[in-house]
Amino acid sequence: MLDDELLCAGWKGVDPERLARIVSELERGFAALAGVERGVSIFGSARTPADHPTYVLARETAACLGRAGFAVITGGGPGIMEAANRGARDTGALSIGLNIDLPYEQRLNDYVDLGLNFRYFFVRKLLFVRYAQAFVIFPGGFGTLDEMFEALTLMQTGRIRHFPLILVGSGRWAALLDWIRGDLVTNGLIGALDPDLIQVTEDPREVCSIVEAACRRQQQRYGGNGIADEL
Ligand SMILES: CC(C)=CCNc1ncnc2c1ncn2[C@@H]1O[C@H](COP(=O)(O)O)[C@@H](O)[C@H]1O
Repeated sequence: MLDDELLCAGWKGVDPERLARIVSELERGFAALAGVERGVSIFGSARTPADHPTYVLARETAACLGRAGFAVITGGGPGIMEAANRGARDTGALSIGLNIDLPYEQRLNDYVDLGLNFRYFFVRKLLFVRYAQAFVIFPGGFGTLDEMFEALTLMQTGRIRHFPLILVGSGRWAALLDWIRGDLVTNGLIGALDPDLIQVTEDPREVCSIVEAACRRQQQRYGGNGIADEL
C-alpha cells in the first residue's frame, strides 16, 4: 500500500472535524500571541508549593526576565507555572498561560494576564517554542521532562537555533546530566557536543544575561527568534 493510501485508509468520519479543531486551536493561539516579540517559556513541576525554595527561585527568575522586557509564557497551571506567572505579574511584564484541558478540574492560576485553553498538547507545545526566545526549566516530572526533551530535539536537529535551554537548580539536575553525558554520549546515542545545548545555573541574573545574549545573536543572524521556517 502506498503512503497516501495508508493515510486515506485511516481517514474516518470524525477526522475532518478533528482537523478543523486543530487548525482552529492553532489559529486562535497564533492570533492571541502575535504581538509577543520577546518571550521566555518557563517550565517546571505543577506540584511545587508556594513555600518551596524552587517556587521562590522561579518567581524571582521570571521577575528578572520581566524587568528585562520579556513576556513570560507558562502552562498556566499551579506550582512552578504559577510562580513564573506571579514573577511576571510582580514586574508588570506580560504574563501568559497556555493551559491544557484535563479530565479533572484545571483552572488558570491567578497570575495569568493572557490565558488560553488548549485541547491538544502538541498545539500548545508549538506555541511555547514559536513565541519564545529561550526555555527556562525548573525541576519537574514527566510534563517538564517532555517539554525539555522536545526543545532539545528541535535544537539538535536545527529547527531552532541559538535558543538557550537553561536548567535552574544545579543539584536537582545532576543525575540526569550525568546520564546524558555518560550513557547517551558514551554509547553514541547523541553527539559528543550535544550536552552543550544545555546550560545550568542557580542564579536568576545569569538566566537573564544568557537569554539577552542569545536574543542579540538571534536578532543579528536571523532578524527574529532563531526559529526555522519549518517550525
Ligand atoms: C496538580 C496537577 C497535576 C495539575 C496539572 N495541571 C497542569 N496544568 C498546566 N500544565 C501542566 C499541568 N500539568 C503538567 N503541565 C505541563 O507540564 C509541565 C509540568 O508537568 P510535571 O508536573 O513536571 O509533570 C508544565 O511545564 C506544563 O506545561
